[in-house]
Amino acid sequence: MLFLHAHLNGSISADTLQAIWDLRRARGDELGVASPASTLRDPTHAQGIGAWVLRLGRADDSFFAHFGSFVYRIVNTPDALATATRAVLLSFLSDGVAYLELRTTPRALGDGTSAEEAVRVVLREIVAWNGSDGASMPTRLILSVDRARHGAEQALEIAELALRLRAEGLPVVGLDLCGDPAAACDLRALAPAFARAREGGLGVVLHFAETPGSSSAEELDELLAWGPQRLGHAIHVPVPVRERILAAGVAPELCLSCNVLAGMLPPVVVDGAERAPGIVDHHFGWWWARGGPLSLGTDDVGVFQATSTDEHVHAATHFALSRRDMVELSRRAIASALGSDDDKQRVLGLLDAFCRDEGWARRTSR
Ligand SMILES: CNc1ncnc2c1ncn2[C@@H]1O[C@H](COP(=O)(O)O)[C@@H](O)[C@H]1O
Repeated sequence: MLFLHAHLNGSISADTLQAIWDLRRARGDELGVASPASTLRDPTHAQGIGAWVLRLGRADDSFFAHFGSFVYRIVNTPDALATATRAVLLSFLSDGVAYLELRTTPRALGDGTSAEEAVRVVLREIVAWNGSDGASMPTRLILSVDRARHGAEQALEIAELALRLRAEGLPVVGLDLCGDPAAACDLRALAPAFARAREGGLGVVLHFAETPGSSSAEELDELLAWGPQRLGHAIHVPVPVRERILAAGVAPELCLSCNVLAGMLPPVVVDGAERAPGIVDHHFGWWWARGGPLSLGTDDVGVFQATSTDEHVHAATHFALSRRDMVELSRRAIASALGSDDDKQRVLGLLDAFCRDEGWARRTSR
């Protein structure tokens, strides 16, 4: 399996948040949030991990607030960020991931650490990882621009930072657009940052059509004009726009559990009656059947608690994918990776070896 859509701070498990909280409290740090163990296991708590109805994009949205009011308060020192990064890498490796593209939003930390230095903390962990345990899960980093928090100038600074870090030989491979799609945002003002990233040779990945409110024809046209390699979620996309995406070879990054748990999918109407959508109703089925590039992601495994293995099992069971199909899914995912040709060849080699072990012909098809 490989993995292309995972937000660092959304991928931290409750246990890791608790361990960091314990350590910081033992040092006397005031975090301003109650213990994760008590908070996140409380089913009435509306924020994040353990809250099963996260109504993203609705009036009672509690999803995006969870990061600012909870995770960022705990993971707010260089040590905490380094510990969280190591734990996230280890959990993806334990889950059987063979290549990871992690993404994170540059953010200054509570102790005065600048956003750039915080990104360097994450990169130090990734570089150390790639040089040791990570040999079996090479990891690359994408920097995120948050549409709710960043304006034109900050977005450009993030693009420049990504280019500078890559020029130093650090494993930065792309620029992402993420954040609350319901927040007021002048998307056009962010376009120069993505143009700069693209001209500089970075990949461009964009959260796309996550909610009906962020899926106007103008917004979809604007974002497609930025020349993305991949589109996160791509939920409320009319079929003609899907066809354009396919024709351009742009890959959707699909997150099954997240979309169902956060109530992001459109309602399903059967015999005139509406019912809540399940995984079987996910648009994964459409993209899978069309044969283009696509990938499965967990989005925020710390919040939604569905691992990469879970997501692949969901795809197999709800869309009747065979073992050979699962190999094809990984081949179609690696086609849209932002890493080097060597990264891609390595994963293709692993898939070929798997096929040989299964006694299948070298290149599988459905
Ligand atoms: C439906 N899923 C999603 N849609 C859009 N943005 C999301 C997201 N899940 C996470 N983020 C973005 O990632 C940040 C946390 O990780 P980092 O601090 O960057 O590592 C969140 O603040 C949010 O802006």
